[in-house]
Amino acid sequence: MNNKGKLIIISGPSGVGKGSVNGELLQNKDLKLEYSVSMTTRSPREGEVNGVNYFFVSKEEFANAIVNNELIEYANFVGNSYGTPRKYVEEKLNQGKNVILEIEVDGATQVIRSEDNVLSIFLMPPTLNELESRIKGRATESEDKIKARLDKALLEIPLKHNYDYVVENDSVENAVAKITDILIREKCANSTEESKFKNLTEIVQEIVDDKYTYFINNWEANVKLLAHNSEAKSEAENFDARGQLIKLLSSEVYRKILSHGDFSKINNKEFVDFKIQKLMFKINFFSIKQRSDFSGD
Ligand SMILES: Nc1nc2c(ncn2[C@@H]2O[C@H](COP(=O)(O)OP(=O)(O)O)[C@@H](O)[C@H]2O)c(=O)[nH]1
Ligand SMILES: Nc1ncnc2c1ncn2[C@@H]1O[C@H](COP(=O)(O)OP(=O)(O)O)[C@@H](O)[C@H]1O
Repeated sequence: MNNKGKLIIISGPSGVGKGSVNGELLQNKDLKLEYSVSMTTRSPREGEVNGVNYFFVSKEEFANAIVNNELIEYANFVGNSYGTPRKYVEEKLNQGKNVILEIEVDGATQVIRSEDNVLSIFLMPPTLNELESRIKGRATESEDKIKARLDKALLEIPLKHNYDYVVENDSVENAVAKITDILIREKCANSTEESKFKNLTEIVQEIVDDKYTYFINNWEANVKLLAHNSEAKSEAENFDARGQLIKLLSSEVYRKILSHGDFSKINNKEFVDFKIQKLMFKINFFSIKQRSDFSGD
């Protein structure tokens, strides 16, 4: 069995809290995480150490690394180049470690396209004002650089839908709890703990069986009625509306709480019931296939 580790991409606008959240995640040994130190032409910030936060290099050294195929991916971000050195990442993956790539959206797109064992997470701020106060509060960039980075954030945030998961960093503790659960759910961790997603699915099943049997029967009847050819007819015959509803609702409730809210509510039946009531209005019960904004895993 391939015990190769996963590439865990963590992206998000400058100042959202990538470094803070990753710093906490790396403390949890069950997650088997290693941090990929990037190469950059950006100058070190106060307190940043070469070889720890980044490999700080000249433009020429960076260009050589590209020519020598030393980088898995690279991109330009607000006037500086950033890239992921290949050697260390491949070494750690082969040791079964999961490697965090804290990289921006262009580089992430390259990795998602070129690598097969990738899990991508986009970190979101609660609001743009909060993002601005965090980046200003960090006090590491000049006024003009802060403005350029906030402008860039508006171009990055719409690309969050290209990621497997979107997680709000309202508090580092809540964001870490969410990402830890994702890693457990995606079977990346050594943890004996079960993902809270499993318990959520059981709660959703109880609610569906308690409240939505009539809906399920009508959904199955509609799909059969509207089946217009032999392929659709056979699909309709095999359609398990109850199973599909549980799957869709569990996945949507999980995604919603990752993108906003206190993660500890995920196993609170009253909270889940409230979320499901709103989601039920989105189900297209004339078709098996749902609209793209209703993902389902
Ligand atoms: N493509 C790519 N982006 C990177 C890499 N290393 C860091 N970045 C991203 O470059 C952007 C700027 O990083 P940095 O200057 O440290 O600013 P910060 O986001 O405010 O910490 C961030 O989105 C980082 O995630 C890398 O190796 N490749
Ligand atoms: N959830 C949070 N709430 C408030 N401040 C935060 C939060 N997460 C990070 N910060 C602060 O915001 C600033 C940017 O965090 P940082 O981890 O450097 O972001 P990034 O690596 O995404 O640029 C830092 O001063 C950090 O202490």
